[in-house]
Amino acid sequence: MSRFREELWQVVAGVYDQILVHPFLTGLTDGSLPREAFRHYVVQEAHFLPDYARAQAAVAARAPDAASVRRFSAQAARTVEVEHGLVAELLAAFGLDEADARKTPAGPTTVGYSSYLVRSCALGAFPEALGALVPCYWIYARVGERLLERSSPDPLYAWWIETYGGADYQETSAEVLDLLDGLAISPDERERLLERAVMTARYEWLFWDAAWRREGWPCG
Ligand SMILES: Cc1ncc(C[n+]2csc(CCO)c2C)c(N)n1
Repeated sequence: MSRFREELWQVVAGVYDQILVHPFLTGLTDGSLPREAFRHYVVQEAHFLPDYARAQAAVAARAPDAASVRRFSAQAARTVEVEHGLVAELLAAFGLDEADARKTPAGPTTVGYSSYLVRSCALGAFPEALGALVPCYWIYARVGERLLERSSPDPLYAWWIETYGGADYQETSAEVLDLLDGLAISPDERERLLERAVMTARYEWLFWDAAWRREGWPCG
């Protein structure tokens, strides 16, 4: 029998294919992505990742066994480190720090995506919460792996690609996939999990697209 991760990939594969051909992603590898689009992305990441850590902590709180509580708590802590490490360094490449990033409000897509994740993880049952989180890890891991084949002539973009294509991040993603494969769930829970996974994949596409469009609030 195939592992659950394969079943999950079947429902997100279509969106993943759309992500790979998005001009933000093709622009990273050929170096044509305008720096302002990347800067927009990094500033939104500075808003997004603290909420992502909250979502992970909420999953840890509703995890069914001690090993999963430990894993998600550790990953929540790790996300905060990524926020203070990778994102801070990317911001610095634009002469910005976290306080500067906070002066730009989180955009509609960032607010929508992070609110959806926190809600799914804080209010949903464990399988549903996992369904919302898994594609965040896995899509980035697969995007990183794929983009690494070509890397980028732009050193900043090449560094970003190496971070997500590199062994450390691949391992983080693999941990969560192992957990997914070990899950004992009912058909109803499975369906809800897969629904969440598709929604997350859509938001992943949208997050890159928002940076590409330099999305902001059209009012106020
Ligand atoms: C919009 C968006 N989606 C996913 C990631 C990938 N990511 C970076 S850290 C982390 C958690 C690991 O503990 C995850 C999933 C991202 N950076 N930005």
